[in-house]
Amino acid sequence: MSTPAPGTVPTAATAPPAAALPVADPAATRRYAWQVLRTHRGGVAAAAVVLLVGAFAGLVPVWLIGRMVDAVAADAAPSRLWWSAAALVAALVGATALAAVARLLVARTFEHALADLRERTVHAALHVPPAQVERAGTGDLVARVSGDVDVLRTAVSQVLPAVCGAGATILLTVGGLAGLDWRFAVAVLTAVPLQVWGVRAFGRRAGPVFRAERAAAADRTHQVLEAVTAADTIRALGTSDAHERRVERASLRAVDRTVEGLRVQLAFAHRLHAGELVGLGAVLVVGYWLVGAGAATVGAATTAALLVHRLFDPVGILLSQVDDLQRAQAALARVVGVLPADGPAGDTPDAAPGTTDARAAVAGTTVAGTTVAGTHAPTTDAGTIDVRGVTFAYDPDRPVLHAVDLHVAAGEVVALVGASGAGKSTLARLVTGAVAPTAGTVLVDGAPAGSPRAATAVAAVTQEVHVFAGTLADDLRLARPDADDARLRDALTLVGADWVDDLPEGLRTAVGAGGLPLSPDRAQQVALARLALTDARVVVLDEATAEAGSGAARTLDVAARRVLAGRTALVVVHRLDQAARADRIALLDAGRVVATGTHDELLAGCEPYARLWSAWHRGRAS
Ligand SMILES: Nc1ncnc2c1ncn2[C@@H]1O[C@H](COP(=O)(O)OP(=O)(O)OP(=O)(O)O)[C@@H](O)[C@H]1O
Repeated sequence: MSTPAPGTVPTAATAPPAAALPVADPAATRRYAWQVLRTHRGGVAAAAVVLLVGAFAGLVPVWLIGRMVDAVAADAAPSRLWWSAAALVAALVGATALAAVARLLVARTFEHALADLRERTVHAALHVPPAQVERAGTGDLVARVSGDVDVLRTAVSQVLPAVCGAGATILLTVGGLAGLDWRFAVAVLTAVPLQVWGVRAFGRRAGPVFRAERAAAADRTHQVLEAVTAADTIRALGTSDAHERRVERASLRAVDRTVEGLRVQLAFAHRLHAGELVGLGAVLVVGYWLVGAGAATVGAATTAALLVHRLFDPVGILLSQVDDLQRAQAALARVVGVLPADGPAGDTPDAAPGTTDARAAVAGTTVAGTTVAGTHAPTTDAGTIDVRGVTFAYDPDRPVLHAVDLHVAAGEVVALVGASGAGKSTLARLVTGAVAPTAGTVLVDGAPAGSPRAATAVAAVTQEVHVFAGTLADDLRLARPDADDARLRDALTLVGADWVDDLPEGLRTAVGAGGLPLSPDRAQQVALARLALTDARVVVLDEATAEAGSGAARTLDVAARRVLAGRTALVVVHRLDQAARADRIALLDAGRVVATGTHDELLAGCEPYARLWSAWHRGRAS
């Protein structure tokens, strides 16, 4: 079987345009599979024993048929035939029962391993650094958690039991042939070169082809997800046609890869059938010759022919499932690629998923393109935000932030203002660790943004507020699982969400998908209430714009001020009256911080801010 060289997938021709999430190299994938076998060795051993006994029982009827043929040829007493027939039925029933038990044992053993893998994959998926998911596209992650794990489930429940059973049957059948006469075994082995050739040719091509197929499917999922989740924006921008074309191109790429996979499978099947033809022909010729020479009975030759015929099915199963095993291997490599590096039995929830580089790139401090380990901060940095010389580019050729320096002292509220596209949200995302700087350093609470310590210190409300499906209480408890109802109500009161009393079942009302829909303003209040429940010392607010002067805007302003009390905050300001109330304002222009100061200072001494302020006032008045 071919094994992929590290770093060869996805190829430029087949990969999604984004930088895909890591794929484990063959050695790491094998190590993981080996650890699974060791963890479940009891079940594996029991299944192997039952499989072998079952395969042996399956040989008995064929041997008995040969004896019955000889008995008929020798005009033996009918009672001998009856006894043989009874033994034949008993062996058939026993073999069938044992095969079923073995299948059950294999499936059960590996279903446990799979359940473990699924849990760990979901856990790892939730811990993949956002910056990495951003680069790879959500579709890749979704495809690994769902599609790839499903491929493995099929492999475990169907392919593995079939392959193990077939392997045991082949071994014992060839042994049985040799037991009849070694020349039968040699004859059947003439099929092997053709089949080995088929398997090798398949192995060479199948790995890359199936990995390309999975990568193309991931890209298609990504494009479809993006089109569906951003449907409103796409409609608003009038770019539906362009998006449809992207989805279509991704679908066509996926279809091409699937067809290529089918071609590889068909070529493989042809070579297998050629092997069967040669093997059976050789055994029949040898049988004819041995019987003629008096070296074997007609019964033995019959048994040999039946054994060879019986061999076709398991060989077919074994070889035809090679592609499923290849597919499963490719899926396992993709799943193991996002798992923490401690193997199946370990439990290190915060370990870095995939390559350690992946997390290091986010957790570490990037200096002139070099990633170095983050260091512990002196305690004086507690609750501060420190942005030093940060440059950031979504697209390598087009930086959107240039050498940004900004320090936010503990307990200070700094408002980010600037024209649309100036880079405010991007700077906020760097502080939350959702994206990593291209150059420079972002420290939160003294630790690199995105590192576990910074992630504990910071909490954010972004423009895309999500209401999780479940009761309102469940949603709020995501921020503080041990909070009692009274504490949840306090948080809601703090953000002015008195509407909770009007809900049909109060805190127990189901909200989110499938539940009561919450208006954007209410959803934002819930997000602020979640924030109030956390112990985050540093808060990043990049809320969606509510119309200035509206009741909703006032309520949300008051809620935000209350939640921010006593915390350090970086607030992306969409209404300039919010900025006026901040301790300090940082004015961004085309990715650069061009001025910082209080509202009054900037109004008096910063021309661009004064212009922005009066433009905003004119806009409100009109
Ligand atoms: N995910 C992304 N991928 C590529 N480019 C992006 C992405 N997000 C933002 N940009 C680009 O980066 C630049 C800065 O965007 P950003 O959203 O940070 O600005 P902003 O000041 O917050 O704007 P607004 O007030 O309109 O939200 C813009 O040119 C924007 O088009």
